[in-house]
Amino acid sequence: MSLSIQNLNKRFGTQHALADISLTLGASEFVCLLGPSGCGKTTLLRIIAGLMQADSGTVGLDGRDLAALPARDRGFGIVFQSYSLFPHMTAAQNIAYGLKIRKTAPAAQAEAVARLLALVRLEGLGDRYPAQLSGGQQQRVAIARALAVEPSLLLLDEPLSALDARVRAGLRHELREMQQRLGIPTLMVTHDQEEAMELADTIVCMNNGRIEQAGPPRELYLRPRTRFVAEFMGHGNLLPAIEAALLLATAPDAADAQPALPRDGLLCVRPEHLRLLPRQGGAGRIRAVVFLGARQHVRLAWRGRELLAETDGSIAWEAGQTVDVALAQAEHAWVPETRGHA
Ligand SMILES: Nc1ncnc2c1ncn2[C@@H]1O[C@H](COP(=O)(O)OP(=O)(O)OP(=O)(O)O)[C@@H](O)[C@H]1O
Repeated sequence: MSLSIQNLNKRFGTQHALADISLTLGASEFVCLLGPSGCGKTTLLRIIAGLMQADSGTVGLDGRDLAALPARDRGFGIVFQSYSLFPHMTAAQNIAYGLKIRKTAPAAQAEAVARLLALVRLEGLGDRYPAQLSGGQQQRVAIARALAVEPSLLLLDEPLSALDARVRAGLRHELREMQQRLGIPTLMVTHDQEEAMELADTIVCMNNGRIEQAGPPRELYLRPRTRFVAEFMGHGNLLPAIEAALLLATAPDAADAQPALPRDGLLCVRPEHLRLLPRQGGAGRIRAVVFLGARQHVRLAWRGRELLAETDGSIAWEAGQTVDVALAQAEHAWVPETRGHA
């Protein structure tokens, strides 16, 4: 199965909700659409699902244009943020719903429901109504219901965001395991960068209706191509060329010829790539320390700029201490100064 989206555009009045979006999703791939509120993620998902029409562009499945195919005939499984279960049906009846519509034989329905209840770890709870289940359990039922029809594509719209942090982290992990085991190509909308990093093979980072960058999580984190991606994928210390040169001089391969610094552009240094060395009269002064156990976040003033460093928990840094600031690795990304598509 491969999904291919070509040059999709969608306007709401003067709002360009999707501007020339193209992307592909391959067999067994988990793709996360990541971006801030209003960037067009849900609009894109709804168009793929067939719940909304694009103004122009195509959505194709294995080379077949889906434009004329209504949502119910696309064979996709969809899970929304709100649990959207049928309240008057039990968990088992919710899961069996799509199979009943397809007139699957009752014995096969019962077999599928039992298998899916086990898959989402709800054995024994099939007779409960949604109101008798926790939020996390309801969302498991919604996932099982989406999987029951053996979809060719799973579409998830912020399925975990209504859950509390612990339930969310657990279900996130299970969702990834389940997706890998079943090998169902999956497209998930999220505005949570950590969630996208944990789940996705490919992150599609969106801003203002456009794709800023698409690639594996590591690539977007370490090689952001725009300032927007650098800032959205986690804290980035963004340094103009003159200050960057001072830090680059401390990089592990500084003795080798450094490539010429770009005249404009910002060096993106992730907090864990900064190394602090205690030294009286050093150029950095520690402003604040947040101890997180295995890690700690150290805010420091350095040459008139605030930097965030992340170190392991072994050294007890203290506010007021002066330090030298160095780079822990040689390679860092340069991004344009502009914020991307404003
Ligand atoms: N039916 C609609 N009518 C008018 N404008 C809409 C409609 N649906 C979405 N929009 C606008 O299109 C833009 C993209 O919306 P969309 O819901 O796709 O964003 P999103 O990235 O999913 O945001 P969120 O994370 O808040 O759900 C927003 O500016 C939104 O206000």
